[in-house]
Amino acid sequence: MALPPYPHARRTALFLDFDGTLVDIVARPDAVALTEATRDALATVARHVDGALAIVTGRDIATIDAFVAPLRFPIAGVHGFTRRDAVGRVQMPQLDGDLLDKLKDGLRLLCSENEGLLLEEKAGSVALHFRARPELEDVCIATMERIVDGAGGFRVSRGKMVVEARPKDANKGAAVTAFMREAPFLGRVPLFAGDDVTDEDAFAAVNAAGGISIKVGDGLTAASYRAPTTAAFVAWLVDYAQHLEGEGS
Ligand SMILES: O=P(O)(O)OC[C@H]1O[C@H](O[C@H]2O[C@H](CO)[C@@H](O)[C@H](O)[C@H]2O)[C@H](O)[C@@H](O)[C@@H]1O
Repeated sequence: MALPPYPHARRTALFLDFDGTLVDIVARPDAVALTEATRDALATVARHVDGALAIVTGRDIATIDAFVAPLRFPIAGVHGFTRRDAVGRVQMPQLDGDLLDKLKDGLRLLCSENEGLLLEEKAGSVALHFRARPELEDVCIATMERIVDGAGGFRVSRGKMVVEARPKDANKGAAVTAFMREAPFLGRVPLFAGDDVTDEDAFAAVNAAGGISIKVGDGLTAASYRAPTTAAFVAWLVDYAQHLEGEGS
């Protein structure tokens, strides 16, 4: 289960997770940095696949825009809750904002009592990061579950040293499927690469569509291929971009 052979650019649609896939996991969400080599590779691959390259992430769309600037891609944000298509139309379902505010209030209290916990407020979701206080993992999860319990429309989801309250119906698989119904993705073979548990929904959708699924890093997965590390995946992407430039496709 190594990395796949380079896919044919004119027949492939690429869907790429961000944290842990295009950038290394670091201490704080605001401390990640896309390397110039990765940025260049994304631009080159996107050009060769005629724009059929989207970022599918747990982050807000605006946050990803800032990290990849001056590039701009179709993006599914907040695990598929928000989506900006290839022509720039943004979709974001209605949500009970008061309920989300109540969830945030409960979590702010926990953060004020425990230095090092970090609250990340996103469109339609809130993430509680405990990377700086790993011993508080159980407390964070229990608090999130208690707060979300009975908050119709939300569910608790886990990530890397983070627990999140996010809209129940949003998932990355549904986001990939939605992109695949639209130009320039329509009619192509989907490829998804991701490193985290929320990426498994996308792997399932891509596998069902006969596509290429790539797990980045360790862990049980439904993906068909694996990159052992973020660096290995990024190196594959950079090599793929060079290959496309070389063949002039
Ligand atoms: O779907 P992704 O693009 O992989 O986003 C998943 C979450 O990534 C971010 O948190 C993770 O990365 C941080 C920076 O490396 C790290 O400090 C944190 O511990 C990780 O959980 C992001 O902050 C979340 O909003 C995303 O949901």
